[in-house]
Amino acid sequence: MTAKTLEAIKYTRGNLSILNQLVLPHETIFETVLNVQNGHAAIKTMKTRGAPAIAIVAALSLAVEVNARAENKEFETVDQVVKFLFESLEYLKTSRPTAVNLFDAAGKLWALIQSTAKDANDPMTVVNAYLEAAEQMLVDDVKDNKNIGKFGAEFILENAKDKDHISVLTHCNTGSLATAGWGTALGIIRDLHANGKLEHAYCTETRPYNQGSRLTAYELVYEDIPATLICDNMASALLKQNPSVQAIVVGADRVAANGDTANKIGTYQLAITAKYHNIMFIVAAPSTSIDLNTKTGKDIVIEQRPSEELVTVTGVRVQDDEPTCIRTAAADIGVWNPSFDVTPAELISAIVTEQGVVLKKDGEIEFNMTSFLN
Ligand SMILES: CSC[C@H]1O[C@H](OP(=O)(O)O)[C@H](O)[C@@H]1O
Repeated sequence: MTAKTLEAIKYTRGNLSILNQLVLPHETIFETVLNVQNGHAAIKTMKTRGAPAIAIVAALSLAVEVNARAENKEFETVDQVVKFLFESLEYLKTSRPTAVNLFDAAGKLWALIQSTAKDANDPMTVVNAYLEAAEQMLVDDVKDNKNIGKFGAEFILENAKDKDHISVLTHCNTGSLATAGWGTALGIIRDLHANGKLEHAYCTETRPYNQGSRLTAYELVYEDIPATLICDNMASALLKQNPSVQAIVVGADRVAANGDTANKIGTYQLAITAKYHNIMFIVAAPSTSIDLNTKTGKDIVIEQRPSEELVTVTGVRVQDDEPTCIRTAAADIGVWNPSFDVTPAELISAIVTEQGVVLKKDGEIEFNMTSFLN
């Protein structure tokens, strides 16, 4: 058990550990990642999760392994290290299918490997180029999130009907535990709070993994941000009863070229209730979450998670204060457990990235992410 932290990824060259988010907020346990096998397992079991964090942990798990193998003089030729890096990236891509950040990172890293190898005679040239690129992801992600926070807070302030009473509802976890730090949608909430503009944050429980009650609530309490936890099924009642909630801000796992967005299951129904209550519905995501090769949301693969994750909850029995897993459903009941759903661009007010805010043209129901990024 280590002291509480909001740092989900700890890395120095040759050393990587990840905060095991399956036992938060009950226990703070870091687990060492020695290789891509460990990295793949941490991502697939959701010990580490969050679209940007998945890409970063995947890249760094390969960094620690290729660094160790190079120190053991396992690579005699450039071809050998290129082959190892290619096969490792391909394996890491099989850990989870929906968040495009992992595939974006793997594609960029593979392009770098190929361009470096073209003129290299020493395998260490390729190893060092990979290490630097993977390590740069940690730095870039926090910088991107700070910009997302700034642009998103500005957009809400500009468009709020009551600028003196701005409360925001968020879903799932998009904070420091889902990224290298600060967060995307939660970064917008942090920015509003830091500038004294946030009246209150509301977070949904986000069944069945409970990213909201276990992770986002943990982050908000940790930083003394005024916040209230609600069940997923309370969102519409909250919007009807509390006019200070003027925006719903969520993250993204994959934004299609037309702006349709895959995000944690439950996001779509939040967008519907935001439309009905005429409040802003904002997607916050780095450009590494945007997939121009996916034309619309219909083409996004939605991960199906194990039924066990829906019919059990991990909690702490008050009497013995030990994390335990409790079954919450009748045995043998059928289970449908999609990890994400797709919100159509028509229901999204704005997509906030580190490069700025993307809006739909007047009268159009879709975004043009291609023109924004190119
Ligand atoms: C900035 S995190 C983006 C995204 O990832 C989360 O999914 P998961 O917890 O299953 O990895 C959630 O959909 C967040 O909105």
